[in-house]
Amino acid sequence: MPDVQADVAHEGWAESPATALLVLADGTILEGTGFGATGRAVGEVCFNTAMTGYEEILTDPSYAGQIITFTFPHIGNVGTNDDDVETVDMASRAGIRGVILHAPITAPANYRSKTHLDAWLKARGIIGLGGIDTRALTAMIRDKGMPNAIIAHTPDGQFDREALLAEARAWPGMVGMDLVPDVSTPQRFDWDETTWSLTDGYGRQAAPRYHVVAVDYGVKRNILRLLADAGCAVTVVPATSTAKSILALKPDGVFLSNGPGDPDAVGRYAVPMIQDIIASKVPTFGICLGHQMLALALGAKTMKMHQGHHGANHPVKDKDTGKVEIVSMNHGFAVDPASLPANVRETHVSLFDGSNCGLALTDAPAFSVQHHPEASPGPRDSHYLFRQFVGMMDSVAKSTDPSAQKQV
Ligand SMILES: NC(=O)CC[C@H](N)C(=O)O
Repeated sequence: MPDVQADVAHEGWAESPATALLVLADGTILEGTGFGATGRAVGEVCFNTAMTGYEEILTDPSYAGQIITFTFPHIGNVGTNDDDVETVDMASRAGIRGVILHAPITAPANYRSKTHLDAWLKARGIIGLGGIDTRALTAMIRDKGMPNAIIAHTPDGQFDREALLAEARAWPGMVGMDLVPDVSTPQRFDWDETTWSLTDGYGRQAAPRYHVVAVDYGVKRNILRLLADAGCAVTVVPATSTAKSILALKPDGVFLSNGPGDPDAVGRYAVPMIQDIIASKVPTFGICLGHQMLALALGAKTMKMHQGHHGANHPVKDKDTGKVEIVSMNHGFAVDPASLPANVRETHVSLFDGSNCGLALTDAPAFSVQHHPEASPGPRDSHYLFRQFVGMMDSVAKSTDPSAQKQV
């Protein structure tokens, strides 16, 4: 095995003195070379194993409050562009706190690239730390769990290490943390399919057949695209919306989005709304944080995971069909399957650790998944879930008016 420190030196990345640090709450200090924005930020460190899609990952609002260490080496190789941004409004509402790399940013070599990753990170205020033995850091997270830490970057290499450590230790951590206000839309808007241009040929229905209200806990752009592709006109509403205000929009379906932080904390205001939506029998679909909060609304419990699931190649089994899907994952909390009530079926499980990855109600049209069927990045094996949601709306429309040919 090559010597990691020697590799770093060979790549000309390590700087002396260090211009960036990662100070873990346990007192461990990792030194390296700063890139991206300068400054400091506290967060939880997690590793992501995806081999593509760093821009989508860096703009996924669910990463608010987290610092990502990538296990894949060629970060930067396709540069950055506007199409791959996952925040809905293109602004830096994503909330990721920092990024850690082993090798220097790879120069962009892709026709879609507009901006070098380093300049893009600077513009978005995301701090970078390079030259780190990310293999060792990943193994440490796997063994000890996701640590709280502070990432700091100063070009002159002057750090008050004691003060940084104190700040990392003072950060309360993810449990009990509601980061949704940082990333949810402040006001309602209609998702406009014409505001994006995607070059990889997703099919789109000519006219939307159903109206879906998407509750935004930090929704990813590709979820809205795929809802639209499946035939839905989508209205995005703030996370604190009440069931009354949502039902006043006369939705055919309600979507509960992904998002950052602890589902228990967000659930304080989301759970009563979700319970009323379920009681109204409007078809409901949740992804990731939306899945966790649907579970909470049904009386189940969520728990913090040890290292979490962050990658684009996780095997998940559909318990109904026995089929295995390779999926995109990004979560640090999980639903406790033992806590699911009698009217809820577990529909999907992770083949990595057996953790819960999906549920469906037996007495209401509602289901949800822990993984990310919208991928971005990742495989498209689970795209069928968007069609399943539309199928649910078809069934409800037929049962209320069999002759109805709905058009929004
Ligand atoms: N992608 C998500 O929605 C993440 C959900 C939640 N914040 C978790 O970490 O588990």
